Amino acid sequence: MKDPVRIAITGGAGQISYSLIFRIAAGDMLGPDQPVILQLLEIPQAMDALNGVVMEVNDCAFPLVQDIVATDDPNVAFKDADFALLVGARPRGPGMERKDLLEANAAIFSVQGKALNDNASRNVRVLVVGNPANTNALIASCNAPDLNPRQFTAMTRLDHNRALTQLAQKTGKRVTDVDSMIIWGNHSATQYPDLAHTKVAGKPAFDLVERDWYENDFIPTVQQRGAAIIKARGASSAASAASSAIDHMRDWALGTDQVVSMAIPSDGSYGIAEGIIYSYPVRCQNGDYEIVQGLEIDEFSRAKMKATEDELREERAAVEHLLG
Ligand SMILES: NC(=O)c1ccc[n+]([C@@H]2O[C@H](COP(=O)([O-])OP(=O)(O)OC[C@H]3O[C@@H](n4cnc5c(N)ncnc54)[C@H](O)[C@@H]3O)[C@@H](O)[C@H]2O)c1
Ligand SMILES: O=C(O)C[C@H](O)C(=O)O
Repeated sequence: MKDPVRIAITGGAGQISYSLIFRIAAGDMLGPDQPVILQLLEIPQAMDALNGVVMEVNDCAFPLVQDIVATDDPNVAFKDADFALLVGARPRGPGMERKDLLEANAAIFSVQGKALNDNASRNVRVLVVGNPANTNALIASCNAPDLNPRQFTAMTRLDHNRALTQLAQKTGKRVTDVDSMIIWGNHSATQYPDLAHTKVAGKPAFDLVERDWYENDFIPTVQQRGAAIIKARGASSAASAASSAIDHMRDWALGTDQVVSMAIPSDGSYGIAEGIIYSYPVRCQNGDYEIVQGLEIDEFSRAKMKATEDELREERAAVEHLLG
């Protein structure tokens, strides 16, 4: 049996965690031979609810779970953490944009960035799910100067997965037939789901779908999917968010042959401002990720990539006081 790894999850009593924790405990993230120690963080008012979740995890008798820590202290939750999934944050309601949460949620990520810096494993992999995820990841990273900024990522895998299914359904194929889907930029309504490099069963996506569908149906559907779910469910996506968080961490840690989308610190690739947490197409191998380079970018794509970059630059400017 392998040594256990420590997985910190914030917002442990929330909606997303109610799916996420159980799937991680079942081995969906790191495989059926990887024991885990779950380190769950909540605010003091939610500790009763978190203890209820812990009781349920115990009641599942998951073979891989070696220990569970439930705490309201980030220093305890992040102690020696190998993985940190930062989910705990306020969700938006109907009529709000995700960036409207910036003020309410930003302080959480400066505190947690410091706690990760002081306590986590030096190789910790951090995924920010709490919105606005890209800029929250930037805040956490800037407050963790002893960790490499590349260790801080934000989730656009849900957008990526949404786009896979939209295209597969439109073309009458399966999601596994779709190759090189790309989400550029922010996890927000300005994100750019790009089909210019995507293939379906070996054929360019643009040979299979009309331009009108791409521009006026596919792109807005993916951009607005979060809001559509809030309208339909009366609450933001939860099980699909948890599933995508698992995909993101699994591929980062264990690798994948697929091109996947991850929001990562920009190194200036494709002319994007350095430092902002921007979603790129990446390949994951050997526990690391690399941006897919050399893609041709036409004028339509360039304008969309710039619009979402501009929004991230504005978000960064709005939280400058928290960036250390
Ligand atoms: N990136 C994505 O694709 C994506 C997808 C879905 C949801 N989200 C975001 O994820 C976040 C969580 O969503 P949810 O539906 O689980 O919300 P929720 O309200 O059900 O749960 C959030 C939990 O976080 C806890 N929390 C708040 N502040 C905390 C702190 N400082 N430390 C630890 N825990 C804290 C709350 O007590 C609550 O239990 C929201 O911001 C939502 O918008 C992101
Ligand atoms: O849209 C939201 O606010 C929740 C989440 O970010 C989503 O994309 O479903």
